[in-house]
Amino acid sequence: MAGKILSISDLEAVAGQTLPVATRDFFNSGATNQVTVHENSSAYRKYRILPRVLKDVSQVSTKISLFGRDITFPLCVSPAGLQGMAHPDGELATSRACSKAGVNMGVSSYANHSVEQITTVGKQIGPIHHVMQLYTMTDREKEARIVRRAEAAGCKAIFLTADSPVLGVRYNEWRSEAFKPPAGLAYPMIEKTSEQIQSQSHDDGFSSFNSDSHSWANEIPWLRSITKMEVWIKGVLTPEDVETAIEYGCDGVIISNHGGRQLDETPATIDVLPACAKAARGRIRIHIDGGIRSGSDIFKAMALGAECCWVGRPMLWGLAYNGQEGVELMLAILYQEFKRCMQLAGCKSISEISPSSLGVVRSDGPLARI
Ligand SMILES: Cc1cc2nc3c(=O)[nH]c(=O)nc-3n(C[C@H](O)[C@H](O)[C@H](O)COP(=O)(O)O)c2cc1C
Ligand SMILES: O=C(O)C(=O)c1ccccc1
Repeated sequence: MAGKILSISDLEAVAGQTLPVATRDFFNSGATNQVTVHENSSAYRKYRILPRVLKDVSQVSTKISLFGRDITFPLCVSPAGLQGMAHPDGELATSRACSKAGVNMGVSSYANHSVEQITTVGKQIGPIHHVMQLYTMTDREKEARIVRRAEAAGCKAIFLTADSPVLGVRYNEWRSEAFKPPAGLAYPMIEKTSEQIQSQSHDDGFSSFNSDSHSWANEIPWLRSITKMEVWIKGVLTPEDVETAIEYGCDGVIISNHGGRQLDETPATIDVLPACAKAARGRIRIHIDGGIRSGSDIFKAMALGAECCWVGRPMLWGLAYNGQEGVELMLAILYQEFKRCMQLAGCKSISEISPSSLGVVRSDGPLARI
């Protein structure tokens, strides 16, 4: 076993030693030339934190309110499919860990456990809210069943993934033998058996029942007509689409490029966040995911206009390392980094984190203010 696991990159390294190489690569890869997957993280490096000093930070509050309940700090766990590949307990372990840490969780349509089980085990530990991720499927009835089950299980919102009419160009998955999930996993939300999923590559399986003919007009009014849950759009990268989400009456958007796994050479999410937040003008909730790996990344996203951050791969690394405890460790690392970042920056509450807390490094001169 490696030395102490203190940071998210320590956790990534240990997970990389634990997982089979094909699984590790499936989790960690981006699309095509791997530009966006890397830039999602590296783009945070050009921002610098401008601390205000000699402030009493003995009573810092890291809490925000989401779906009517306070969460411990502005971080939740993104919906990611196939968590059973990281650990046999998969999404159940993630749900328990999120509940223990006091944060919310997204449930993927490709979860290896049912939304009923995932929400139940989380709520057994403490209060937690879940949201249900949805793809537009060719079989509308099947899609509606997912929505109804999620609502009955107490989910607060649908996260409609809008960046995936087809899967990205994933050379890493296609290169040797086309990537297939391992045998023996269940897919209770999409109602597929392990054998059915096994019989096709990830790419063919995805395109066989995800619809590439989706549209705002087809999806949003239909979703509204079948559920009272909030409707959020996951995968928005432009102010234009923020505006469209507002026009369609959506409750929130996740500024996301799917962790760089869909269209490569889209911008890092942190780089489009300010324009998207500006376009929103408080009329719709703005959350962000992609490349967030430290407490200072969370701080920067809050300063640039996000209400909350979400992480995908760090949860998978935690699961791979040690199931529920590994995800708890991941959340504890980010929590303590974020809290200390707030204290050292002189911010006593989330509302004190603002654009004036940051500067941008310029190649040819002094730090620029935001
Ligand atoms: C292995 C894996 C599976 C994923 N599965 C889904 C999914 O089923 N639905 C979805 O909307 N996003 C999915 N995502 C994207 C995540 O929700 C999230 O947008 C992304 O992981 C955030 O970037 P990060 O991993 O850099 O934190 C997946 C990501 C990974 C790495
Ligand atoms: O691989 C992905 O990014 C993804 O979204 C997904 C979709 C279906 C099953 C597993 C992962």
